[in-house]
This record gives sequence, C-alpha cells and structure tokens, in this order.
Amino acid sequence: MAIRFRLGTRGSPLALTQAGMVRDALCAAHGWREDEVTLVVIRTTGDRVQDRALAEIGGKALWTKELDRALLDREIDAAVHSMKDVETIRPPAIRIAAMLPRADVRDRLIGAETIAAIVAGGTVGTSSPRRRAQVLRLRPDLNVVLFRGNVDTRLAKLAAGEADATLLAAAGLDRLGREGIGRAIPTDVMLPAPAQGAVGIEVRSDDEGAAMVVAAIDDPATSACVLAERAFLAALGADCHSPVAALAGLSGEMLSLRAELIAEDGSAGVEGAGEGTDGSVVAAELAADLLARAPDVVRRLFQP
Ligand SMILES: NCc1[nH]cc(CCC(=O)O)c1CC(=O)O
Repeated sequence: MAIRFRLGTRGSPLALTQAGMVRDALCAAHGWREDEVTLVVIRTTGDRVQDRALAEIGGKALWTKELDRALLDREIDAAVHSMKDVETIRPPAIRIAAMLPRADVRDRLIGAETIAAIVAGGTVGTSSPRRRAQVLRLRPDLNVVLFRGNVDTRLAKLAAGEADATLLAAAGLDRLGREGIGRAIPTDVMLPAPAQGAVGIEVRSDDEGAAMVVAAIDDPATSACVLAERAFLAALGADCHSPVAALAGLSGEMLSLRAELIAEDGSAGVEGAGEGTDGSVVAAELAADLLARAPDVVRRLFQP
C-alpha cells in the first residue's frame, strides 16, 4: 500500500474530525482508498498551553507555527486548519489552497435560552475577545470569565458550575456529534468570527501537485466568503484575538459583507455592511468605513 498524501492536523478531537472530513473528501474526489491518505498529528503551542488567555501567551501563530514547519520541512503535503484560527497574514511559502463547504456559521449559547435570559449579574465563560465584547455589549451586567480548553473541557467547566453559560461555535459542536447542545444565536444578534465554520487546507506555495490534489475538494463559495472576511481582518491589521466579527455571503456574483468592531469591555461598537463583486475591495472599503465611524475606544484597537 502506498501513501499518496500526508495531511497534517492538530490532535484535538475536533481537529481530527475535520482532518478526517478532508481525507474522506480527497478519497471521494480521487478514487483513493482511506489508507492511502495518512493523518500526521502535530502538537501546537495552543494545544500545550491551557491555563492562560491565548492573547497573553504572546507571539502569534499559536495553532499554525508547528504545522507550518512540518509543511515547509516536507513532513506533510498539506495542513488542515479551522480557518478561524489561521493567522491573517500567511508566510509567502504557504498558501490556502482549498476550503470544505462551510458549516453552520453561528455561535451556540449553552446554559441559557438566549443572551437576554441569562440571570442578572450572571457569569459567561469564554476565552474569545470577540464573544466577551459582544456579550458585554448586549449585557453589561454580566461577568465574563476565562474558559479555555477543547469543547469537552469547556462543557465540563460549565457543568461544574464555573459559569452560568458559555458560547461555542455550532460548527465544532455539530462536527463532534453534539448537535443537540445549546441554542443557535441568530447572526443579527451575534455576528460570528471571521472564517467561523470553515475548514481550510494549506500547501507549500511551490507545490503545484499538492495544490491540484486539494483544489478538487474546494468549495468556491466558501473560499470567496472566507477570503473576503480574512481580507477585512487584514485591512484592519487585526487577527483572531481581535474583537471583530464579520460574515460574508454570496449571491451569484455579488458578495455582501457584514461586520462589527467592539470595544473589549463592550462599552462601544460600530457595525456596517457593504457589497460588490470583488471581495477584497468590499472588505477594504468596509474596514475604512467602520474605522472612520468608530468611537476612539474602538479605533485605537486597530492599526491598519
Ligand atoms: N478558537 C477555537 C475554535 N476554532 C474553531 C472552532 C470551531 C469550528 C469552526 O468555527 O470552524 C473553535 C471552537 C469554538 O470557537 O467554539
């Protein structure tokens, strides 16, 4: 039996599930047997450090640095990522070559029916600056406490009473077989993180063969939307630790983008929307529009 393709992945249950989805899609597209694609598990800084807010660890690329190295050292042919966790600016030697069809983009609330229904003065556990800012914007009376770890760890913390409620991406819960958990929050109440719900595959920029292999499983609409959301982050000089929400949609040729910037304490925010046929132009224009209208406490978070 020959190995045709080596896929690098993190070792969390969600990462392994997503890498398995990519393997299945590759096998279906190319008529390969399952054992012809091998999953290579790579431990990242983000997996090792569980006790601090990720923003505090310092340095970037918490989820990608070790996978990038394995890719550049030719230990793997492609790396599978939750696009939400991939740095805004990628090294020139690596490129995003495909994305699977996007899953449910929404966040789910666990522990209460709605954000409005969380007990007065209650506690919400999250490690996401965006979720923290959005929750405090809607409910300044709530306390937000740090919740880290994988999906199961966070659900265990909630069950242990460390918070009244928590927020998790529907995509992750669904992929882990937890479809029944929590209530989806409509995107007009809480806009998701840029790239939420999308699984991406990266290859070395000089590896045309690998790029062609994975291009066969690309969902062009997902790629167009997620690349526009990432262009919006780039135009702000922002990353996955920034209190930024953005969601693109595609209708024929027309790409629409909605976005929100929020002060980290939820005391202020600015939102807006734009549309056009070139996602990177839509993203740059919306970023400029929001920065121009943002209150000072919000604008100073960004250095475009
Ligand atoms: N930052 C962690 C992370 N990265 C991707 C997902 C879920 C899957 C996805 O959004 O594609 C999660 C967990 C969560 O936010 O609940």
